Amino acid sequence: MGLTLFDKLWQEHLVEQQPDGTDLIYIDRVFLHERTGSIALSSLAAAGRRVFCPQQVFCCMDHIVDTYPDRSDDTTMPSGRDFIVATREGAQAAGLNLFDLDDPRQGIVHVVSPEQGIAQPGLTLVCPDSHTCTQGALGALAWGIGSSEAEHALVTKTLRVKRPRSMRVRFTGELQPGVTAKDMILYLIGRHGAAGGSGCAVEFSGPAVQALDMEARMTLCNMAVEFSAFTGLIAPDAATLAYLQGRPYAPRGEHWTAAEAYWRTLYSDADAVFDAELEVDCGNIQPQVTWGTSPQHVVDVTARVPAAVSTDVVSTDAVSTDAVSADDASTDAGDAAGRARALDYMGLEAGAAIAGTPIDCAFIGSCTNARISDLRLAAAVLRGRRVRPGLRAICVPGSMQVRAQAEREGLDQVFRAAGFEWRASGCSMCFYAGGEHFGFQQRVVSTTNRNFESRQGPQTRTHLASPATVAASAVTGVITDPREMLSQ
Ligand SMILES: CC(C)[C@H](C(=O)O)[C@@H](O)C(=O)O
Ligand code: SF4
Repeated sequence: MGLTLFDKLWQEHLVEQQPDGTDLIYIDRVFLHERTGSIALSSLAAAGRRVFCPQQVFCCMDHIVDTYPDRSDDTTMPSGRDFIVATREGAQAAGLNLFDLDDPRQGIVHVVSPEQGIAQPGLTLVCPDSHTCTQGALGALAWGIGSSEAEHALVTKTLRVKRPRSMRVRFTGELQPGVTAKDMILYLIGRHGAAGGSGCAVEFSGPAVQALDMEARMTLCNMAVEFSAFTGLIAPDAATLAYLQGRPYAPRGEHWTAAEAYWRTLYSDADAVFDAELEVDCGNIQPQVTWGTSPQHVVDVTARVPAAVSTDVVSTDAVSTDAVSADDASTDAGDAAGRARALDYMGLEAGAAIAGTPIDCAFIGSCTNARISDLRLAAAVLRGRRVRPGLRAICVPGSMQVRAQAEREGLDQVFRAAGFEWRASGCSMCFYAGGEHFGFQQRVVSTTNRNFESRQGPQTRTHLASPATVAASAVTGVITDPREMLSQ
């Protein structure tokens, strides 16, 4: 029987099977950020333990950093300085790679890693952060861990892990103009539930995935964790190789040739069997926008807010449902009580059109949608237009490299002229706990990945959408289908 891509990656890194049923997996690279990494580093230092292979450990400053461009205060959070200082000092003492606040490579960990060529096909890569799955877009086995697991990985270069099940999601057909990878993943979660990929390593494949550029693939994999997956991954192909070649940490010369030969073996064999398979026809996907407080609370931007009692979670196109069931999804945020509470929290009426809902703020940022292609897409909508007066609009590039590239292309001028704040890089308004936030109950259309209660500030009402939808909504001041503005 053939092997899946996931089987190949797992097998390659399996050190031994443990008596308790877990597997000991070799870890190639560890990423840390100041919010959780500082805790791991301080705890290791207190226990007198050493990082085993410092050159394979990379530290970012992103979660609680000041994103006002002058960076006058390092952090916007009163207790933030301690995290930053602990990470800086811990990284320097252990000889780790550090992308500090004044480094031109600084940015959000899951943006920086692929950008620098650190995430590569065939590697295992972990970080105490749930969106590490983003990096599976390059064909790496990358997943989020806790900070005590991070300590274990730092000291031993291994981790004990329960082997996840495997799932394949095939995206067929073609995306319509104005529909993006963000819409693909929101649509998938809307149809199969926020628990739809529970416990699975989910391989995204099919012609519509192959047609995505690398940054769009990262957006798709980023939200695998919102699908409750162990991780998301995409088989490396010519686009992956072209993206990686020449990046600072990518192999060179004969090392590249050897790596490429291995990378070309990383795909699911034709006769590989998955524990579960889903198929999605991209021709059906419209721009998506969430209406509630779970990523599965999502509708077409042209649709109405659903009634609390109905459920739009289905599992009908699952070929095999060993690992998935509609019940899994409908027991959590999909249930009637959850939906009613979400409607109430969001201040929305069932049956009302979602388009036309007035918003207070627009946010373009995060590891989901703040790479250069996302900024270009938003700028294509904003060029020659202005943000609706009174609305607060913010653009926070995913890294300082993205910011610099955008400035070379004059995109910052487009954002500024439209009335957007143009920031330095960090997690910023993706994450209330980072110190910056929107106001009480403000309604935000956002390119981020989580719309939980109070995610972006006190009782904020977050609507997740693509950069095009966020930009179009910023212009009109109401939730807006971006397609008309994109075609003009
Ligand atoms: C702070 C960190 C642990 C957290 C995560 O793991 O995802 C954050 O990045 C988030 O997006 O909520
Ligand atoms: S941008 Fe948001 S989702 Fe991504 S790592 Fe930062 S806080 Fe988490």
